[in-house]
Amino acid sequence: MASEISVDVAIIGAGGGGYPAAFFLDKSGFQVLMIDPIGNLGGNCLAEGCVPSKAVREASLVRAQAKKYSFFGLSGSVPSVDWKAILTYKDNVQTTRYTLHREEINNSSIKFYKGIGKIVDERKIEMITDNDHFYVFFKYLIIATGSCPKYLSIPGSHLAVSSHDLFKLSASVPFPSNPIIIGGGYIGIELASMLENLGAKPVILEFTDNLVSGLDRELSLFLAHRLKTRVQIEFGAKVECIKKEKEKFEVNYLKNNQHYSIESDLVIMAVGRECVSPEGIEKLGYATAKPLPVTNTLQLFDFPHIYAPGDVNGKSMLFHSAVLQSRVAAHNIAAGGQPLSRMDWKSVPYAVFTEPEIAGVGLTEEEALHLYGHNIEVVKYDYAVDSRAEILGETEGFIKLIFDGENKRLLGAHIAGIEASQLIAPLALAVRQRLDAEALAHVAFPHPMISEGINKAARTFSP
Ligand SMILES: Cc1cc2nc3c(=O)[nH]c(=O)nc-3n(C[C@H](O)[C@H](O)[C@H](O)COP(=O)(O)OP(=O)(O)OC[C@H]3O[C@@H](n4cnc5c(N)ncnc54)[C@H](O)[C@@H]3O)c2cc1C
Ligand SMILES: NC(=O)c1ccc[n+]([C@@H]2O[C@H](COP(=O)([O-])OP(=O)(O)OC[C@H]3O[C@@H](n4cnc5c(N)ncnc54)[C@H](O)[C@@H]3O)[C@@H](O)[C@H]2O)c1
Repeated sequence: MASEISVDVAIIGAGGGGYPAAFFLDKSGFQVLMIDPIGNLGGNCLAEGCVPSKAVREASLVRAQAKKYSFFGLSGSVPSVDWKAILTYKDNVQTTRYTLHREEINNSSIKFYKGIGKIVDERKIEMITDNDHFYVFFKYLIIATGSCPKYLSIPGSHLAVSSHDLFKLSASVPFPSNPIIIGGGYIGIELASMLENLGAKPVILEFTDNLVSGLDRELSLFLAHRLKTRVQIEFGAKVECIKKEKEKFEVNYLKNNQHYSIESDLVIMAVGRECVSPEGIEKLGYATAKPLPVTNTLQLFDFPHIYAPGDVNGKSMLFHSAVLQSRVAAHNIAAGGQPLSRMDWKSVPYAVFTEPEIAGVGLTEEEALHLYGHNIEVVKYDYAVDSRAEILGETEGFIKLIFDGENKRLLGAHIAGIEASQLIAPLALAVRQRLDAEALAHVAFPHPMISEGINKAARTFSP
């Protein structure tokens, strides 16, 4: 008969949604048990997501710099690409991070298992490891099982690869010279940008007329305008099927009521991610592969002792968001299930790592107009007047700040252009802390860096 144990907190999934809560609660004196089939921390982000994709991107950025040699008064040739070596460098980054995470687990009192967790009922899970299975009773459960790539249900869908195939450890997908990327969201455009920098000629087939849904309209237009100079983008493209003949792929799509067919050496599926719930979730009345419905305290509506932070709730599929959600859940568990901490979803920033980058936080201009009428103030700082942008030869871009017209509190910030992903951090803090223009004006950000533009934009109201 399978053994049984009892813990204070059981955690299914050790990604960004799972492990921050595990460490917080462990340090707070709770008995914590965590299980994940990867057998280490980091989830999708480290296995096939943020970290490996940004490692490959970094290699692509170094190569792209060579295109600007003459601008800086340098000469030399553009480096040739050794794709296998780039993948080895990526693997090394992942392996080093796994080693560090292993030490963190070993230095804690968390009972960590490699395996999968299944829901038995609202007070019990089953744990299945390579050579054992047992039952765990818990006071609190955290379900942080994340998400996985979505595939279109069209003929030949299985012929496409996903970001997981490209970025997992020891990935062996050959370098594509003319990849077709289905989907112009985060993954599609980041991939297109990095592969183009490495010498490929990607084509993006996007169903809607926008790249990355939900952006401030100006950012969306900027992104499309800049990417189109390097990547072929087909908007309004409805992919109908994928075929393979010998080593060539053919993708058929419909656009403006006309059928098109294009060939490529690789098809990449990037049409979104699907929530992953543990087996047995239906016993709690939830459907599989659907977002788990949570409150702002990360509790399941029907089971307040069960928390579901991270991609699994589908609200904000970003690593730093998963980490914050995990901490919110942990704080509430530590408070005996009281709603001590809540997610402020709007103050979670996003960054898209294309060239150039875009990033944003808070309300878009369209949302602010909708909520505040015309009682908003929009201030823009243009990269064309910035010294660092000039030094870098990257003068196309802007920082856009949206303030409440009454009290000049920052409602939203949207950045298009180089270094946007770094610049958004202080603005996320400002949105979260409800800071006003005065606060952003009366702090000195370093010179000559683009962050000065934040000071300058805010000084419009505080000369
Ligand atoms: C290509 C790519 C690039 C990305 N880049 C970025 C980026 O630059 N910045 C950013 O913020 N976000 C990025 N993301 C998104 C980010 O990876 C996710 O938002 C984040 O990993 C979510 O964390 P999570 O813990 O909720 O889920 P996951 O990371 O998916 O972790 C869930 C864990 O649960 C485990 N699990 C699943 N089922 C079970 C079970 N039954 N029992 C036990 N364990 C289970 C899984 O093995 C996994 O380890 C990227 C994603 C992709 C795919
Ligand atoms: N920089 C980052 O933070 C980062 C990077 C990568 C991924 N992520 C996360 O991972 C998630 C998944 O990324 P993603 O790019 O797969 O999803 P996504 O939701 O960002 O984009 C999917 C795109 O595919 C399009 N699409 C859907 N069906 C289509 C069809 N039939 N034909 C053509 N296009 C179609 C959608 O219109 C959308 O633009 C993101 O939403 C994001 O949360 C974040």
